[in-house]
Amino acid sequence: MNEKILDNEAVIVIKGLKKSFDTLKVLDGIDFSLFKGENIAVLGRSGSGKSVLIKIISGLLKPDAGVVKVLGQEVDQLSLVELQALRMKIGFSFQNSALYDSMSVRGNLEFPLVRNKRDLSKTQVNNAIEEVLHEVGLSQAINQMPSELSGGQRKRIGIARTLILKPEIMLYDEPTAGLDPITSIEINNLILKVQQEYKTSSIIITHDLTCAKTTANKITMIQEGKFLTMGSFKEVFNTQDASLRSFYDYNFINDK
Ligand SMILES: Nc1ncnc2c1ncn2[C@@H]1O[C@H](COP(=O)(O)OP(=O)(O)OP(=O)(O)O)[C@@H](O)[C@H]1O
Repeated sequence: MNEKILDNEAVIVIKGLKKSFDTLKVLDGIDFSLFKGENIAVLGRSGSGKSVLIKIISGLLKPDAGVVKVLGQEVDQLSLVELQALRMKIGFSFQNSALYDSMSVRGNLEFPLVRNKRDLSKTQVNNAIEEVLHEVGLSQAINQMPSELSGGQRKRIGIARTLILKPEIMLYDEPTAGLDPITSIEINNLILKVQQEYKTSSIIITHDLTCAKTTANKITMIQEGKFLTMGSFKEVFNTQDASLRSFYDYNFINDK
């Protein structure tokens, strides 16, 4: 397959991406494509530039050099209005779930929908809320406040809040951080369900190799501003590279 055909199928294309802050080189030549329906897990030590990458993809930071195309549009060439329209197609799952603590679950789900899709009737809004709550397995939580939910439940509601806008791309920032193993497995399964049922393409930032192994079609690692490798879990960890080995060993996975 030639590169042009691949580019046509890609929802994110990044070429020669560089970003520094003063003398600190954070991204130093990142090249990759995220293809439709694919999940990529991005590993990397703290401070390696994972969040900067996500912020550049979503237009919150401007690259110093390189091309960043999302759904066919060059992000740093877009007007604010065009950028806002593009962001509607991207779902962000934040580490802290970013729920509004003063609003019930219903209010948290209603808010993005009513703000972004003003022509919906009350019935359509209610149906959309009920549908996403069903998808994330929390129909019964509709009238609860975020403070009454567990960390895993908050994470699910955070994901439901992005799904309600039917995103094409999902960006997950450490989706299992701070969760117990069983709840982490549930969140991993939800990420897979979202990929399959909503046909999303995702970037998953994680330190959790079980999460990467379960949810991602490909895995990469940022090191010294570059992607060290890109491949399936088996391909990536069949290595003697010390950084990758230390991630692997820390996570105590023995069934490579
Ligand atoms: N707006 C900014 N101004 C200056 N420096 C920044 C800015 N944003 C990020 N950095 C620096 O860029 C580097 C990469 O930060 P980034 O947040 O992307 O790391 P990360 O890989 O997401 O880390 P973690 O795993 O701890 O979340 C850090 O050294 C950080 O201090």
